[in-house]
Amino acid sequence: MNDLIPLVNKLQDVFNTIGSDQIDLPQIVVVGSQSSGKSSVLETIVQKDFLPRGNGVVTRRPLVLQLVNTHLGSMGHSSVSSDGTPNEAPDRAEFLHLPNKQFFDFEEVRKEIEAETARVAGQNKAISRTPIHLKIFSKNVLNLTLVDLPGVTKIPVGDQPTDIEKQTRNLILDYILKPNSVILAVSPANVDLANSDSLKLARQVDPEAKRTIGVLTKLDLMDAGTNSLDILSGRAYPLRLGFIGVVNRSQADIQVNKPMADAFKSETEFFQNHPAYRAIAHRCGTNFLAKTLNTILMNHIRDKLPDIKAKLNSLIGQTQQELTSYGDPTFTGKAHRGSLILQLLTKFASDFVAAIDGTSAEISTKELCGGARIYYIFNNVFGAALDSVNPCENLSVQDIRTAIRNSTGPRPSLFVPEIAFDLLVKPQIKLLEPPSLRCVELAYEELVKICHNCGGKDLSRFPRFHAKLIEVVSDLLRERLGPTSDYVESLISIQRSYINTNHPDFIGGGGAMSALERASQKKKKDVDRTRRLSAVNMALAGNGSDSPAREENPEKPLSSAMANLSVHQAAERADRERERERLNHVSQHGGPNNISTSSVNGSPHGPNSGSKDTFMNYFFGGQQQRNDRPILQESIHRSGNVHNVAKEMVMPKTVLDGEPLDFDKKMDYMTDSEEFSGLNEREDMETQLIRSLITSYFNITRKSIQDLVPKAVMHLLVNYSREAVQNRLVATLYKEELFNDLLQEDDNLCAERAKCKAMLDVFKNAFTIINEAM
Ligand SMILES: Nc1nc2c(ncn2[C@@H]2O[C@H](COP(=O)(O)OP(=O)(O)OP(=O)(O)O)[C@@H](O)[C@H]2O)c(=O)[nH]1
Repeated sequence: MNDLIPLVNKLQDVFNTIGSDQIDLPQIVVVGSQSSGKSSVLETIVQKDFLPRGNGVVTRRPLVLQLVNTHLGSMGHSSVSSDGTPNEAPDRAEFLHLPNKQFFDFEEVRKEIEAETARVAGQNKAISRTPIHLKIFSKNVLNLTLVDLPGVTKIPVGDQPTDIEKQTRNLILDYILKPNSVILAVSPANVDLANSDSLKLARQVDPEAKRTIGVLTKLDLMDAGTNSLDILSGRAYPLRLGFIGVVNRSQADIQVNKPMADAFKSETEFFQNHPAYRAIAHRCGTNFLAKTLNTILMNHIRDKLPDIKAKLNSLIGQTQQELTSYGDPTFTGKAHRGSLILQLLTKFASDFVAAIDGTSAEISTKELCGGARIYYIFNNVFGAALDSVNPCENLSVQDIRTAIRNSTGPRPSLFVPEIAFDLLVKPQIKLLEPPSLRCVELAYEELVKICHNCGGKDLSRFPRFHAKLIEVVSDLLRERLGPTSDYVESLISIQRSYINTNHPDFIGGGGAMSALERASQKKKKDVDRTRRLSAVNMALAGNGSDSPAREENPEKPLSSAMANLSVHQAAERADRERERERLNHVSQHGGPNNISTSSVNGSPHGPNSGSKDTFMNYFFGGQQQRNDRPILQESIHRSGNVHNVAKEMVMPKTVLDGEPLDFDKKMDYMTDSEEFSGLNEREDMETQLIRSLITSYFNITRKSIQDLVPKAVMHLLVNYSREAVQNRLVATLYKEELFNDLLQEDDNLCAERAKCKAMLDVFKNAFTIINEAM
């Protein structure tokens, strides 16, 4: 049973080797205000002068004091010689920070405490939280583990910061908060107990006063006629572990170096002779205090050991798990290297494939990743980028006019030939190239990102191998980037190489025409309606707004206006019918089909065998047309009003007014307009038409690019790398001569593993110690 305290000391030693405070070991913590007599109590218990002395703050670092009784025999420190006779080993001390040094002179111990305090907490009065561990082996001590703490101070002195009181309180609280600590609350008897700092602190953490033992010092300094019997008998301040009164050496005793034995004797006499304490003298004094503390500590340890054992058990489990996560170093041995490399490499490759396929086990629910992100790039990013391209970007009116004129050669022409459309639409298609190439890049970047996240925790052990795997896959991806981009570039070039105006989805000249016609008719209708309404209004106004005649025959003015309009509309309808017939005739007799764009320049091609009109021929007319005049050009030219253009476009000049077209006038006009100083409505119309044709054609191309680029990226980049990754990794990295380098472990990880291993050994060791003792 008495072995329990050495057992805890041993556990403490074991834990100290790794600096672990994960186990809250039972210990007695000495708490009190400054100069309350804490050090004196400890010295009397140890019966040695070994603690620093002085004015003001002396204890500036926690002192963990292990007392080991050498007379009774203690664990690891045999006090019995081999022949069985008691071993009268001299009392000695050892510091944890000086493992190979034993102190037999306790004056030296004091100096070492002072030096060690100054080393960490500085020369002046500052305090430090780092404890000093001191072990005292003596035949005169009972097994005890005590912690001496700096006293609670109120006013900062020396180097002490302004919040010294708070700092000391926090330091004390750190120790006494642990449920396995027993609080030794020291209070001087010559100060009112109500003001005792130690009891106030103890009450904070142990409100039921279950683990607090009170010590009253300086009983000899109480005013004459007063005593602390009420306190010592537990009536004034109830503590489950009670109060014990002691008398330490006074300052004067210390100055004259009063021996411990004499002080001990004086104390005994004090209690036995004191009228108030005589009856309880056997429960007073340092000797009784030491015995009580020993019993309390042992009982406490006995109570707490099962908990400590359980805690150790779970710590062993956790640490074992952590250790496993660092990987087994023996597995990197020569015999296993190849298979380890292959296993890690395969895991990396399959992670890469799984991330692309979206079958990865660690798939994120927070953000898109891997393959899903690539699809997002295709569908959303790329789609939006293409949509944002304006088909007529950078295409000014002047560009359109210039293209028309350049393509018609030196002779200003009335026709807008296909070659001009080609010239204009090709650069616009080129606008699709940057977003397409960006799409390739984004998919590539995503694949690079994917490969950085492959391999899992196992690979973090081998940073070089991990880096190499990433490098090889990155190389593979980079190799594919070139051909994929080239292919995508050529997709755009392909689109630009042939402008297929026969594409079934292309709006064509007819389509553009009817669109414009519809727009124009709508406008015309609006004009007519306005005209009609004003006629009605005028008629109404003629009858007088309040005329009874209006009531008699309100329809009259309206029907006459309507009749006028009907005549006008009927004439228009007849005109339109005639023009349609004419166009049909031209079309059926091969007119437009025989007219190529070059016919504009006077070099007609042979007859076109296709039955479908090319949009330009249909739209802008050809040589076979009557008077060699393209309908549109004439219509636009003649029209003074843009609203009438559509009407004129479907009506041959002759039908409209029978006047022959004045070509010289037209030439003048074209020459004059070279300055581009403002377009007339005809030019405005032409430009609009060209724009809508370009837009129509551009949209067809955009659609096909939007479809083809992702397919190309999937085929040439994503699927290619997905399928090649494993082979590439094996071919590049599965080489005997690389194994050593690749399996070089991370230094930090090795250190962590060693620390974890040491910790596990300590826990296992502690567990065995407890198991053997229980
Ligand atoms: N007469 C008398 N003096 C005592 C007693 N206990 C302590 N003293 C004196 O009180 C002073 C302070 O005692 P310490 O033991 O140094 O007090 P402490 O609480 O350890 O002080 P710090 O470490 O500075 O917080 C010393 O001069 C002691 O001699 C006692 O029971 N009787």
